[in-house]
Amino acid sequence: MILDGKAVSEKRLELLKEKIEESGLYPRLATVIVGEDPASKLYVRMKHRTCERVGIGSIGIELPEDASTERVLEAVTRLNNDPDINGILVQLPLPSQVDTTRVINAVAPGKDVDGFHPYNLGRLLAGDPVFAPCTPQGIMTILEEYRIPIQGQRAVVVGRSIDVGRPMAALLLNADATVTICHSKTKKIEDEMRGADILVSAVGRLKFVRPEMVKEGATVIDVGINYDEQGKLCGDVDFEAVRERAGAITPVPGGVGPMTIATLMENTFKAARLSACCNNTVL
Ligand SMILES: Nc1nc(=O)c2c([nH]1)NC[C@@H]1CN(c3ccc(C(=O)N[C@@H](CCC(=O)O)C(=O)O)cc3)C=[N+]21
Repeated sequence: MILDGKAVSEKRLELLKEKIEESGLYPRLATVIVGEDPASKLYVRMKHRTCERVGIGSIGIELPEDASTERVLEAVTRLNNDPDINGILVQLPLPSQVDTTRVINAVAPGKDVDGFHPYNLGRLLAGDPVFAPCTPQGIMTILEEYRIPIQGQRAVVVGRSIDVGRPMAALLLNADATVTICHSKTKKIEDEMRGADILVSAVGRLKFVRPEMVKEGATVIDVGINYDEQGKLCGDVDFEAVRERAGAITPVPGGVGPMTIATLMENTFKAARLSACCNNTVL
């Protein structure tokens, strides 16, 4: 079975659009992009377009490639203090001269719709999340939509980044999976992967997941963003070979990517509701 992230994201966005209408709120998202990376610009454009579709206002702050950490912090602080902005997304990666950790830590936790601030990562690890990172939260949504069992299942996450691997493991643990995190130093990684009922690959290597690493009937989630020799967008999974063994599998494109953006919209609506109802006192 192919897990159709595009279709699930469309369904969730329609639902969200109705909820926003009913709420009478007008949530607003601000994006911050530093430099001219074409992929980053494409993603940010997709986010703005989706905002418009569901009734979320959005503004884009664009800073030059050579912007200093202080300059980025200044932009974030201005957005933190702007009562008309509910959500702030600083597009990653930032250029190397910018201190990414300082920038992430500067975003007000109540506006941190990416869920990368240590406060929100801490809440997630404590099993009481407010904003969970969009990509892993979107993966949880697609697993739920297709009624993939999680409780008591063996989940293996390959990759330990702040935006995907670590929060993915925390979300699966919160849903009562038995979770293993693998990474570049893991011994016998293939044996670990073969034990997975749910295998999440966030590695960034073309054809990293081969059929012999996948248990028959497993659910395979492909978070990779890679380009093949012809410049075609591909995930981490050798899709055609692995789909035969897998019970369920996400394609690239049309899998995890659209779910990331749908979840960003849901997080932004949540941020607007939190600021409207209780002045962020839950934080
Ligand atoms: N602060 C921050 N938050 C992010 O959420 C964030 C980020 N920085 N930096 C980059 C990554 C990447 N990312 C994607 C979102 C959607 C698709 C997506 O919708 N992809 C389409 C294909 C798009 C295409 O044609 O390239 C798909 O998979 O079907 C992909 C990647 C969000 N990211």
